[in-house]
Amino acid sequence: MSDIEELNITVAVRCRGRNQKEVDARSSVVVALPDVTGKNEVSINTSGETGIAAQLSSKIYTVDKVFGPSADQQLVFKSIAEPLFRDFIKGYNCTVLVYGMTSTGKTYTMTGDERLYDGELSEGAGIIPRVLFKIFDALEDASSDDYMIKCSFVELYNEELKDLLDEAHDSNNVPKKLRIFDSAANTSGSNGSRNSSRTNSPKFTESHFASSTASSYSSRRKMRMAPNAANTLKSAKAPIPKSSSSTEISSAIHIQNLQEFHIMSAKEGIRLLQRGLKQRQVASTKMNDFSSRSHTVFTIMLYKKCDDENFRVSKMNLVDLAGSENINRSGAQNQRAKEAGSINQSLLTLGRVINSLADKSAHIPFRESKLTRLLQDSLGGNTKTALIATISPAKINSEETSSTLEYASKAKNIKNKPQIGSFIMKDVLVKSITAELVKIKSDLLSTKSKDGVYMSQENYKELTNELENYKTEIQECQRSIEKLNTQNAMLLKERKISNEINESQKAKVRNLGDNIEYLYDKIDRQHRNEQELSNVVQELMRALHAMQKSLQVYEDQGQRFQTEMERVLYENIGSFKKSLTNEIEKLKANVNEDNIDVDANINMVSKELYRIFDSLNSSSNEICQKFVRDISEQTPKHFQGIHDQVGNITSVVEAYSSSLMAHLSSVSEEYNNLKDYLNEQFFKNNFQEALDVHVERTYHQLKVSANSAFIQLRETMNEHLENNKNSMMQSLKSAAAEVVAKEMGLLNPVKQAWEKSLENINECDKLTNNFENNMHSAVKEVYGRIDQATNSSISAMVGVENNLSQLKDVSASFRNNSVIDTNVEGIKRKHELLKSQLQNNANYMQAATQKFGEIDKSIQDLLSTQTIPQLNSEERIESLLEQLNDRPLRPLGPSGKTPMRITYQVGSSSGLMQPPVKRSYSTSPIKEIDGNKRALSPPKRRLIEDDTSSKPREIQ
Ligand SMILES: Nc1ncnc2c1ncn2[C@@H]1O[C@H](COP(=O)(O)OP(=O)(O)OP(=O)(O)O)[C@@H](O)[C@H]1O
Repeated sequence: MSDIEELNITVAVRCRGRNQKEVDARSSVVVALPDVTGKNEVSINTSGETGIAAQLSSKIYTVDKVFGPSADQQLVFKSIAEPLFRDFIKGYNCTVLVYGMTSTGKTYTMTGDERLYDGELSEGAGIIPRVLFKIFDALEDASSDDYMIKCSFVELYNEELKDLLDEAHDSNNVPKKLRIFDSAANTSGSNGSRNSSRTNSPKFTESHFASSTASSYSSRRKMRMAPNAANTLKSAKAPIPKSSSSTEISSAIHIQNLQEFHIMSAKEGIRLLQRGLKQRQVASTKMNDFSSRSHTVFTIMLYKKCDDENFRVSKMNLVDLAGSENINRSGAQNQRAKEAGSINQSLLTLGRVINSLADKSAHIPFRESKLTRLLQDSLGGNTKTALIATISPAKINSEETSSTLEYASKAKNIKNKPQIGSFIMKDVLVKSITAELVKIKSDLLSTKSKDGVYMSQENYKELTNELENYKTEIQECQRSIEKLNTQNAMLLKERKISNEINESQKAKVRNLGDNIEYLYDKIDRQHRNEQELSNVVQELMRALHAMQKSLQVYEDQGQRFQTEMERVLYENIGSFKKSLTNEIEKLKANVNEDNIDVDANINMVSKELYRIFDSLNSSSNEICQKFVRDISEQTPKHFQGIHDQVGNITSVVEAYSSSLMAHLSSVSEEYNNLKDYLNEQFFKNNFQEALDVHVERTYHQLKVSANSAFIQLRETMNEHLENNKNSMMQSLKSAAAEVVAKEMGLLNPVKQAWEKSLENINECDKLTNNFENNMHSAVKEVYGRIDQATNSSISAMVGVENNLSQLKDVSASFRNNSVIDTNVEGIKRKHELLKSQLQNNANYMQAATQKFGEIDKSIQDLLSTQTIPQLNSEERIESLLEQLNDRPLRPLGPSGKTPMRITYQVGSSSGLMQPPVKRSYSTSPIKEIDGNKRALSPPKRRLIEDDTSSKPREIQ
């Protein structure tokens, strides 16, 4: 449907010349427009100004066409009606409307001079006679079998429809009442919205006609059935050429009992038009201003063959509206005026419809008047429409003229979606015509043969039977209505109860929603707890780092202590070595002296040794005690801090764990409650039970009322009620199933989300358990490490204490060292030995001196007795020395090979101390020269280390 082109309504303005009344009133011309046609603008000056000022204050309206006083009927027809007429021949539904205040030329434009002059139309002929002639001209070449034309003429006055072609008006019979029905397509959406039926295809399918044809002609009484039934038959009834009970004004509207007349020529059409106008004239003479307050619609229906089987149906509605001044009058009229027909509801509504369509409102009030219902398809529908606004040029009508022009320019904005009309099958058309012909012939024969009888007995009987049938049907209908009313009341009650159930279910769903909100809240709280827990874990990690740092500090302190111990030991040992060396040097020096106090020296050395060891001992003691004191002071603090932190963390973890468990258990409980409810109660028992109860109650009530009302038809009614029960059960069940399906459809995503959240909670629970286990093991590990660190610290302290005791032992061993004493004693003995050797040497030297005297003496003797080269005393001494030097030197000491060796041992094998180092010092051998004992070379001191792992160091 979206590809259907939208087309604006064609709007034209036609202005007549001033009439006699206006001339007599000397009312000036206030409308400016071309005399014949031309510019599409109309301006009106209502200010009373003249000249240029008048032009400036004029209001201009732009339309599609403007016709001035000199525009003749032919021009208007050609410009406005003929284009639509061509579309009508093609198959489009078309409408031409004339609108304007009274006496402005609406009827003149639409009908004009309808009389025939020598079978021809006059110049003054309006649109309707011209269309009637034009249509047969257009179909001139076509075979008479290929088309059929029918006409209807309806008048709307005071919201009452009247068939102007009904012969009953002439014979003083009561004419059939015309009624408007919406077509089936429009019934469902006939709320006045322009979207309701505009896009419905007007095409009738073969099957549609095939199904309705048989029933439509089998019995005429069916035409008087209920509106809906009549509507379903409308398309089949449309082709009835004469005395048809119904027709269509638009594809969505159906007028029951409106007669359509088949015409074979333009003259027949003109005769029908004249008959209708005559009928209108009668009414007009009875009532003042009648013609200006009534609307007429002359409809031409064209059935044109489009193939062997089908005829295309198109319509042309030619509408002459009531005087537009009635719109303004209407608002001020009272009830009496309304009763008199002064208020033109239809015209009033037409104005509102035009406004609503122009403003593109959502609601178009088509249904508020019969006129707008009839024109529904012509305004904003599938019809091609043209509006001719007729105006007066005179100043005395300027207000009405302005109003008409306003409406015309508004109507210009209305868009239609024109569509080709519907089809009808040829067989249907032929059958309907044949049936009607048979009936007409029968009536004609009866009329000719019997005076006063206007129809055959057969037809009369048929009509009498029909009348009886109608009566029975009416009674049945009344009973049906009563029954339907009762059922309706029951259903309303049911609906009320269902609504209550629905409300309670909604409340339950709301409750569930609240529960879900509550659980989401809990989950949020749990998330917050997890966040706190993660903060606690970070705290714990920081505490562990601090503890590791503390352990590192202990290790560093231990390392420093060891280094300090080593330093002290080596420093003390170095100073000891130094002093010992000095003492040895002194000793050596003293050895060369005669009166040497060895005991004193030895004692001094011994004392010095004791002092050194004492100081070493005390400093070691001090350092150890300080270290132990530090450790003893710091360790409990550190461990207390760590213990406190771990305790805090443990309590936080336990609190979190218990709160988490409480949350999870409450969540779990809520979930179980919800699950139980969903599984056992939600939409399970209560709804079905309630439905059953209602159905049973309804059934019971229906049964009781049926029994009392229709005792004679009990069996039938029971069967009917059983059927109703089943169908009602079925429908209620399906409704309930649909409700349940919809509810479940709504609930399922929520349930899935809920289950998903439960899974997440379970996952979270699992993670929390894992985390708790990990925490426990981590804390356990931390405790283990603390214990380990404590143990290692304790063992380190024990080691330190051991070392201290060992140091004490070493000190004591130094004090009680028999080796030293032995050595001292050995030194003493050696000193004694040396002393004696020195004595001996002295003696020997003395003896040698004596011998020197003897030798000197013998030399002098020799010199005195022998001639030998003269030598001075010095040379002699040199020679003697050479002699002496030729003798082997005697080693020092009693054994002649005793290098002096001092051995001492330091350190212990404890973990913190270095492995024991054995150090040996040796002295060089001493040579005797010229009787003096002196070292041949400066004494060399070497450190001989047994320790292969450490670098040898020379100690000065
Ligand atoms: N364009 C015109 N040229 C010549 N005469 C005209 C023209 N328009 C209207 N008239 C004449 O004016 C008179 C009133 O016209 P008409 O009856 O058509 O008005 P109306 O709008 O239909 O009035 P009402 O609403 O009362 O029916 C008629 O005598 C008609 O001949």
